[in-house]
Amino acid sequence: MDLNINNETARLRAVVLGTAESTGGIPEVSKAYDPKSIEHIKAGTYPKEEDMINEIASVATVLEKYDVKVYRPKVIENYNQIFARDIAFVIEDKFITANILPDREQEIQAISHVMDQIPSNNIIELPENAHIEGGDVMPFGDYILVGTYTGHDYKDYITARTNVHAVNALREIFPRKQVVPFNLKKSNTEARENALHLDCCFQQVGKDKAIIYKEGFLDEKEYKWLVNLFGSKNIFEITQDEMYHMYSNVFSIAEDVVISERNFSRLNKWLRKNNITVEEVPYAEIAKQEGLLRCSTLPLIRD
Ligand SMILES: NC(=O)NCCC[C@H](N)C(=O)O
Repeated sequence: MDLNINNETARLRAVVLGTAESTGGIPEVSKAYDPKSIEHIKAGTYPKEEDMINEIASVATVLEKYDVKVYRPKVIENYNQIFARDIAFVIEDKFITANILPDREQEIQAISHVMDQIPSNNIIELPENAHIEGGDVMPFGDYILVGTYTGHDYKDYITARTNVHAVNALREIFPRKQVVPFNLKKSNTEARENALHLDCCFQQVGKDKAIIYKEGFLDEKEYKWLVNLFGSKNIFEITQDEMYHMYSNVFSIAEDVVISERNFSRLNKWLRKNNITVEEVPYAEIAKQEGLLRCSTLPLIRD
């Protein structure tokens, strides 16, 4: 397989789509690893497996409509495998396996059939101390944008998934790219105060546009750098509630086609106004686990 990923929006040809088969039911609060899941476990509103399976199936249908080759993880019994994005990521022709949260480390085994198709010299393992998840990594032309958390209390945050060692490791692997880190706001207990990954508060869409949540960034200068990169007229600013519902976590099939949640009315209107076709899907149940469409997809090939 000839991997090729340089941004978020070039025409998609092949992708891994997560699965909600056998997620293992409602976890104990102590076993959950994000505040939004905890909120729903406590409220008795944690999503049902059947509903999540149907939501993911609607994404598969859209991808097939656009002739995208869709790979699925093999099902590991009683294990959450919805968020394929985080377990590995592709930059150029390199497939980099993530040093993910230990609670999620079995997920990668389930895509060995995909990895078998990649030349082994293009599969890269990072040093053990380089924590990283694909939701924090966004190639954008000559840049690699990376969500991170550099506070001295990093180890206290189960919601901090990408560290400075990973930022440095990416700089070594891609010496010609500019690796730009963004310090993200973290909370283990309040989903509205938590930018779990960079894709939970920012994403490129279309040719030259981006969705962004200012308060997700700990350093205003870093937020402003991103706004300047795209130009303020090209930025769609989202509110705290919209961030919580995961507006920045839509998924592009092409510069002019985006898969979005059917209730994201303000965003979907803006996308359409900018000549982007919006493929609406139901994804509000999966959103309860603090991930959405970008999180459940791992792109392998774009044009
Ligand atoms: N890229 C993403 O933001 N992925 C979402 C992962 C959600 C999952 N509940 C987690 O905490 O790992």
